[in-house]
Amino acid sequence: MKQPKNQPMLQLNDLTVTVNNGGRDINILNHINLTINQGDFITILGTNGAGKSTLFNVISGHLTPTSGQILLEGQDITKFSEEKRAKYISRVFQDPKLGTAPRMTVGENLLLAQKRGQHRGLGLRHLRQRKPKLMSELTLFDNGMSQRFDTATGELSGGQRQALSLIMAISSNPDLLMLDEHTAALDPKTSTQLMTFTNEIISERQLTCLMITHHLDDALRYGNRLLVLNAGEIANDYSTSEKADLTKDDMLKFFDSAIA
Ligand SMILES: Nc1ncnc2c1ncn2[C@@H]1O[C@H](COP(=O)(O)OP(=O)(O)OP(=O)(O)O)[C@@H](O)[C@H]1O
Repeated sequence: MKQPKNQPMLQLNDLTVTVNNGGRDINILNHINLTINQGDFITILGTNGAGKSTLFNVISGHLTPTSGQILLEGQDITKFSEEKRAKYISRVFQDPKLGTAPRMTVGENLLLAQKRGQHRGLGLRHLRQRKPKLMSELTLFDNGMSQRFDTATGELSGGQRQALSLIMAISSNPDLLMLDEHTAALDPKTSTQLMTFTNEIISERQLTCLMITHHLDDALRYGNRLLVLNAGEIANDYSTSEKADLTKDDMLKFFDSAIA
């Protein structure tokens, strides 16, 4: 069950990731403390190497933290495997190839996403039974994908594939959606369309979302909070009102002085 709005959805307590680089230990995430509330849509900015992907890897379970604790709806998930967390946490990557299985059709990919964490019901019969529901999901974003239900996803355009990845990520109604520069590999028009759709669906379904982006405009325009990472630490956590007062110039000044 989801937390009521504004209640903690995800808590990171003193989270550190240490790596050994040339005989020297470095904290690539350095004692991160963060509370993400139900319904938060948080955009994340940071220089290359600031630790954004590492943060996502630790939350998703792809990487084990050296120390610290991760709580999802109050439950300690620090030791949960990536597979176990996938029931609650969805992620969309920058590379359109990473979100879908290329030899499987659009319909099969979507069915698989909806059955995440379950072992049965992936056969053709289920696909036929679920087709109307799956089609209704596909038409949420009308970029021609609904006409390609039986097409292998490897034959789709990058934009279609990325839209499918997003629809798959939200179709299991995740507690947390993580978008890792999910529009960065697309042309400007397709990228804008997908970002507009992303914002609409997050607000309509009141999803809790973290979105890494290098687009200052998107980071400022979307979401109710803005996190700025620098050298493995949260340099700033801007609230809705603080974010409203920020300008692109403020952010550019920050990037000029950032260390990472
Ligand atoms: N497994 C690892 N071993 C050693 N160093 C690592 C490892 N993973 C990441 N790093 C280093 O940690 C730092 C943070 O990397 P990370 O990929 O999280 O940054 P990022 O903010 O996502 O950058 P970008 O914007 O370029 O994607 C970088 O300096 C990177 O080289």
